[in-house]
Amino acid sequence: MKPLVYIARELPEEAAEFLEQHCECRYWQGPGDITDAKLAEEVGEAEGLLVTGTPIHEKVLAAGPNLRVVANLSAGYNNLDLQALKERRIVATHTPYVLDDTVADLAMALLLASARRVPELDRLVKAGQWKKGMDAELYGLDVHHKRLGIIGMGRIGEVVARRASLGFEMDVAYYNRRRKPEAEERLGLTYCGLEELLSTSDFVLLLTPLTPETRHLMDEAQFKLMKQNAVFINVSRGETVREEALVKALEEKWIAGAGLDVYEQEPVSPDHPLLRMDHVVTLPHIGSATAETRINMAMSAAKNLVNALTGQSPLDIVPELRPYFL
Ligand SMILES: NC(=O)c1ccc[n+]([C@@H]2O[C@H](COP(=O)([O-])OP(=O)(O)OC[C@H]3O[C@@H](n4cnc5c(N)ncnc54)[C@H](O)[C@@H]3O)[C@@H](O)[C@H]2O)c1
Ligand SMILES: O=C(O)[C@H](O)CO
Repeated sequence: MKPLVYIARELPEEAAEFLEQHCECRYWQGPGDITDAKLAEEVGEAEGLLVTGTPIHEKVLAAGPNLRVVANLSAGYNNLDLQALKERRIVATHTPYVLDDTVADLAMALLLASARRVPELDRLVKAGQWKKGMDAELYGLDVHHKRLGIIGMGRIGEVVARRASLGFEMDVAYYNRRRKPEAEERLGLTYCGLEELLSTSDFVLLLTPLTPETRHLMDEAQFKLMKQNAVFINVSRGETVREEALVKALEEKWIAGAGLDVYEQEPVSPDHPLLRMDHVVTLPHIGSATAETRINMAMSAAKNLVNALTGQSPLDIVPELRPYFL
């Protein structure tokens, strides 16, 4: 008999077909995105769950007595209560590696768009406001040969560093939980403390996971350390930044601009002050959202789910749970 799995989101055809071959699949039918409360009602006898970002905590796990695996279709997994999973001996997986290049491209896109004011000037042209001879107040900032400071030099951080260093000849500094001498050598990176990184970088890119240590890592004190002509880019999770502090830093011109893919509340409220600022580029959490990469992520999550249910070791167990399942 095939194991029963509950799929809490839409999947590309390839991944759905693969799962149907190995599992009996039940799907969330909507409306809208599933909530943790709805998931608790739906899980029933399922042995496996496939989710993106839905909070998975004790109440959801307790509602599914047969659960053996939660496959998270994303690289970040801050939606998972790891302690509750560990206590119930339920393995959890994520989808690293397959999205690194795509997210790194998006980080560079945000950096370039913010520095060269691409969306703002696009709006100006479309509004028929292009005058001959460009006002100096609309000039942007150079990217090439500037200093990029990356906070969180992991898989994606390294791919961004390669683009910035080899492509744009930027001077790349980084701050990380641990130093990476091999990457320093290969990519010409400079390691520095957080304060030094913030006070010397022209662009600051945040790429850590969201954890209790990184929650509000960027607060008033950190924005005050940044250079006045520096730009802040966040591609990690919204809650790594105290948004109120970012708004203040932008309004009071402690920093020159920002490029954001993620927010404390998603979707961000239409009346959020950040959305009224011309010097802020806002994207709707699309770091990995290309057609190709979303298929690869879905296949990765589906394979992890099937492996776990058929007694093979899933490839991408979240690091904190590996010691208990490998
Ligand atoms: N915007 C998007 O669509 C998108 C897409 C993919 C990933 N992400 C986010 O990016 C994060 C990073 O992804 P990754 O695959 O590079 O992860 P990773 O685990 O390879 O890298 C994270 C790095 O951050 C470092 N780090 C962790 N805590 C730290 C701390 N307190 N101080 C300094 N450094 C710390 C780690 O040592 C590691 O090197 C994900 O967890 C996710 O939240 C967002
Ligand atoms: O972590 C990720 O993979 C992205 O943010 C998509 O959720």
